[in-house]
Amino acid sequence: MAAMLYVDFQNFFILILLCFLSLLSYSLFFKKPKDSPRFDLLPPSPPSLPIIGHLHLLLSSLTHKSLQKLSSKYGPLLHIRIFNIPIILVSSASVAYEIFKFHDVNVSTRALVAIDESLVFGSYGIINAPYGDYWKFMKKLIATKLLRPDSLERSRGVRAEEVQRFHKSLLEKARKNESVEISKEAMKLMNNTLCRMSMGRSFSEENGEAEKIRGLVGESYALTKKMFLAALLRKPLKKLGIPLFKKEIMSVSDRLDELLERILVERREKLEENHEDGDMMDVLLAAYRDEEAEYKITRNHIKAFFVELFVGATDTSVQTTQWTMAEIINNHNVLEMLREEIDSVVGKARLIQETDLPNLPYLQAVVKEGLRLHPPGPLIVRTFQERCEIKGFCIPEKTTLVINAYAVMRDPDSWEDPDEFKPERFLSPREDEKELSFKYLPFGSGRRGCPGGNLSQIFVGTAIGVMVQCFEWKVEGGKVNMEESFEGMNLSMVHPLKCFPVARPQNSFFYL
Ligand code: HEM
Repeated sequence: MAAMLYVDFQNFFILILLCFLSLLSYSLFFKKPKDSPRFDLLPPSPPSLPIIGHLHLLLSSLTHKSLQKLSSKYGPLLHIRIFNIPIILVSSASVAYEIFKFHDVNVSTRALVAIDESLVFGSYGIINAPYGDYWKFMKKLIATKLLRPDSLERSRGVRAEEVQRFHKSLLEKARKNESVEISKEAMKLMNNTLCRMSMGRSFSEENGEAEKIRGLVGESYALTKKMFLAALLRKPLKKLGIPLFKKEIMSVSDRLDELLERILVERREKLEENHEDGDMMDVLLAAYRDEEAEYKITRNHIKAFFVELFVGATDTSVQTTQWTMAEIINNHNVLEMLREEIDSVVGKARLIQETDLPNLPYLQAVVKEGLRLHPPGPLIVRTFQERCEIKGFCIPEKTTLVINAYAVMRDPDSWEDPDEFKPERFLSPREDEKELSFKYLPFGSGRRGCPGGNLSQIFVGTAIGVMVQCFEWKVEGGKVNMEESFEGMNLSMVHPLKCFPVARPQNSFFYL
């Protein structure tokens, strides 16, 4: 009897499980939401797989390239789908122009939160904040307290010290005949600079704190695709009570929370000792305590801001430095011209400084061209808040928009020799700013475009400037392998650039 009951119970369990799975697949894959778009009014859709639609393209290792291939075959304005969720895919400058010129406010929200309470791209941060009061408050703080010309002038000393440290570290490697992994050295430079600029301290290399934060940021990158998928499927899965990847995302978030809580407490103690620096952390803490503040921020808002700064602002500059240096090494004529410009403007008696950059147009063009060919964020993701019409097609409200900036910046209709590294293209007077603004998208565009463009030009320009001014560079095999990897958040190199610096004799003695 007991055995029979057991078998019955087993069958019953299997039946319940089957019912649940059927319900799950029905609501995920087949049931059309009440507000389901009319697919005949959407832009054309290329052939897709049953049930999953175009999911395999988004999960492919080089998503930007798979999507670029798709649009070169089927057109620059497409609709693709993940299960029954539509996504609008844009791959040309002319469609991007129409969107940013006429629908900028409509697409000024990303709405891609995977887990609300996560400090990594959750709902406390600025990246996923809806276009509203909180976003406006934070954007104003960033623009005025971190990035305004007078704030940048005040923090110039910090950047100069970190650039010198970067130069000394490379010099040390050159003297010992050791190779340099460019992304590692650049990461120390960008991380320390940004931390000192925004929170008045850097993470210590000695007690392992710097390694810990780099590890956590790395873990966040590795979760990017999962977070994107979790955010896209959030609505249907929420109904079924399935929090996709929540455990993994919250594990990283909790460890970042612990680290930042320690820093906030440390800062409060310093404030009590009359610390008067006025960096971003002071400003945010003051807003947190201010009952009358324009927007009442919480401790989590402050932590999420710093997490997004580490995750969003450092690796982008690091990858740009690495890719641009790789292009310079592979294009000897560019290296020669760049060095000639730096030697003639800066001379050989001192290290290049960020104040030299406005007088180095070729260096600026080299960095721009590096970003055109290798945008760290090749896909710009937004959401259409309201129904609208683009190029005669009807786009329903709450539809996800993906602009393939990589494809736009290699579009042969917009760029001559689109796959060639030709910095001179940015020196031509024909390339006026207005024309460029919709076909050159490494920083996105519109009101949700990246506010850190100028700062990153300073970071990358001075790092590249130091490397070209002070060293010859040797790579094994003579050429850098330019294979791309897009497993994390940013476009990086499958084989990280590793090369040997040889100090140029006249530039080795700046500090003696
Ligand atoms: C080479 C370096 C960088 C690249 C390529 C880059 C790229 C981007 C891109 C593509 C976006 C999305 C834009 C869009 O949706 O249209 C973005 C957003 C953002 N970036 Fe950057 N970024 C860089 C450096 C920085 C730096 C140094 C900062 C620090 C201040 C920064 C802060 C931000 C912020 C706060 C956002 C969110 C803006 C918003 O949602 O309103 N970025 N960045």
